[in-house]
Amino acid sequence: MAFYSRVSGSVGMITLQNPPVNALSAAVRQGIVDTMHRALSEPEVKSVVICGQNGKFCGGADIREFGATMAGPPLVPMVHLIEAASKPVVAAIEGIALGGGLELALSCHYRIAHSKARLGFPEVALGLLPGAGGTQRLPRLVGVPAALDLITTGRHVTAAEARQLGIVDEVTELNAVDAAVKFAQSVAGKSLDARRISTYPCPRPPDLDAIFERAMQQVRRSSRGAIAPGTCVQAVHAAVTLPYAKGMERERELFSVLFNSGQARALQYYFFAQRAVSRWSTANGARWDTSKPRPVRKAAVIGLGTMGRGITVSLAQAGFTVVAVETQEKQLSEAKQGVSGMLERGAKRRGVPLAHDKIKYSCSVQAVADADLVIEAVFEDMALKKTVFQQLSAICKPGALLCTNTSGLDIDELASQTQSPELVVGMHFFAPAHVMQLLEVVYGPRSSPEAVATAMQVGKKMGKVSVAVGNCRGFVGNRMLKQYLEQAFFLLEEGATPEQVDQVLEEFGFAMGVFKVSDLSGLDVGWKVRKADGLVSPASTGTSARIRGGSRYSPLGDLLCERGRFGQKTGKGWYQYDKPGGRVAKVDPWLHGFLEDYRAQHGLVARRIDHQEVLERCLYTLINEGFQILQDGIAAGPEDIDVIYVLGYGWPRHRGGPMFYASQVGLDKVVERLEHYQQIHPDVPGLQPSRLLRKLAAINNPAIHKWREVIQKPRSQL
Ligand SMILES: CCC/C=C/C(=O)SCCNC(=O)CCNC(=O)[C@H](O)C(C)(C)COP(=O)([O-])OP(=O)([O-])OC[C@H]1O[C@@H](n2cnc3c(N)ncnc32)[C@H](O)[C@@H]1OP(=O)([O-])[O-]
Repeated sequence: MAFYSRVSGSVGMITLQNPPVNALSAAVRQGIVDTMHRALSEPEVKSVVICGQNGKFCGGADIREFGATMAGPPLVPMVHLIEAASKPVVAAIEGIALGGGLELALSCHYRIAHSKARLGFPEVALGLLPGAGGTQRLPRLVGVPAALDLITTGRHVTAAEARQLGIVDEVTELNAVDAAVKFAQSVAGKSLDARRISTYPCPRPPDLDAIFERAMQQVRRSSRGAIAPGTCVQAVHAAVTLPYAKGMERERELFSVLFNSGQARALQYYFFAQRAVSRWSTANGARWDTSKPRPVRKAAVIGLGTMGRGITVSLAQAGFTVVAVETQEKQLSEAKQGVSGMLERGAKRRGVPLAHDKIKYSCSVQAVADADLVIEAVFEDMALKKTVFQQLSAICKPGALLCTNTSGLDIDELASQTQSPELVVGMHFFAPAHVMQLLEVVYGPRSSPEAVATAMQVGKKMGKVSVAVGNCRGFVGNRMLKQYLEQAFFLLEEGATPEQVDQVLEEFGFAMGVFKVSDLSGLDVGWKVRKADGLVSPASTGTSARIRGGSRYSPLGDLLCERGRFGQKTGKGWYQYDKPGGRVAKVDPWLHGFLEDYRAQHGLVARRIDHQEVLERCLYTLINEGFQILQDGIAAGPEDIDVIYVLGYGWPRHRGGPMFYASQVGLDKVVERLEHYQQIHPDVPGLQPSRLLRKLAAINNPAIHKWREVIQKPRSQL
């Protein structure tokens, strides 16, 4: 709702109240309309201030209302009422003015912002455009290039940048509401003719066509199939080419297309999913609201390879004191240099002070003795990790949390090397660890709720989106990825090429197809794991080279590694590069010949594989494993899986995540297609639909937020 009060005798004050971000719900919009009428009708009131309760102006339209039938007064007439007011209206912007909140501010005649406020049009991230006049007013106020930038990227600007752009009239370090009241008094009775943005002509720079062409190219490059950014460009174009009223009609048409799109639904689902994962729960009943984290001041990192360095940087930037350990002098000195460079670049980019003094380097594991939390990031080798955990258990102070950055090894096996297995959890970072937002916090059967809560809290302080997951081979992300990779290899055996598979996946919206990603991360990484698992050679002579444990296996990746083709780092992998370390993937005729020879050797006849088969086999097996993970209680809900896939594996956000995507395709269809492929490939267990998937499909595809009711909770492992 919105409260009305009178301050200093002549200023009508409208205060938005809808915690936590004063979103423009039906009640708030009704409150604004009612209180505006009241302020305009009271003769003693000479000017009006609009502000938000609890130091937040407004977070925009109430996203929770988007799925429901529209109630209350619409936003557009509301902003027109404010702009047309005969008394000056001043927005007092504290905290945030985002989306509809900024549109509300732009309909006011003046805007005063607190220096810490952030402003922006983030609608594009929800699959929308600023549909309450934002696309028509902003270019009139700040010009076309700046408006295109803000509206198509959704980036937030600081109060200082907003002042520079001309979005706000004044920035104050003091109380913005008090400043707005004073300002409102000073402009009472003044003409408002020059203050109504909708009456401004839209600036027309001479190179207008080129500006729009460039903007379209830019969004096409960066949006990977998302429709909202391009539609935002079209709406801004209308501001330049049409009079205001016609521009508003065009904005409404374009908004309506986006609002009713599947992409908007997916992005809005994802918005809430990303927030839902912080309310974690584990299979044995621990929960975010009943588990208290331990205080962590000093952290330690063991092993300063690529991952260890990124984790060190991320911890230091988050304000933790860090002990960074690398036992070899030479590697330690290289790591110091590497970390310093990363910190300097980070400080420059983010305009924050350098965090060098937060880090102490050491060659001795003893140096971590007084750390509150240790993250082991040594080579992915169980025997080595076990030794490190035995050492840590002997050295670390009682109560210290011992974490491993393994990407898939058994947390419980590591915990069993220590005297306090309840204090062991996985903290699985994604490379580069100081950049990637995702963190899988992996709890073993013996991890205490307090240990999980502490790792989640540390992740949050590091700016990560932390997702709590159970302990199994590959956890959530890599366990699902295994199925996806396997199908991609099988498709090559059956007649596809890496570039064909990648193109299908990139058209779907992945930034890179599976083979390009594999070349980037290094084919040798998976090869080492497969070797350790005893998969690289057939179990016994006489067993087919393409069978392991009774199931189909493709040795293609192993064969490339045997030839020294590790991907970008060696200049050759699934593609060729102009030099080792080269980035531009080129089709490799050698690889095509190699695939032909391989097929001939194994009696495989290449066939034409269409787009649909590539997509369905790669994605549906990955999704199927997601259902198995839910069934096993490894992830608490589909949101956890979707956030992991969007933030860690490049799943296109406008498709919501794999589980959301499955819900949109229809679970019965996913089952039907998996069964179809399973009949053709009975030796591929990943094509067998999981019990949970079948169960949900059979009860008529319930909405994704209902799935948790069907997922049977596994028994407590404690
Ligand atoms: C014609 C129409 C045209 C206009 C369209 C629009 O305006 S579209 C909208 C354009 N606006 C946007 O896109 C802004 C979206 N919001 C944000 O970017 C951030 O929430 C933030 C920067 C406002 C605060 O960040 P932070 O890290 O401090 O906090 P946090 O992120 O954890 O959120 C706290 C709680 O608030 C909830 N909630 C937040 N916003 C909304 C909302 N608009 N609605 C409803 N709820 C909202 C959020 O779900 C969470 O709830 P939970 O999980 O506790 O139950």
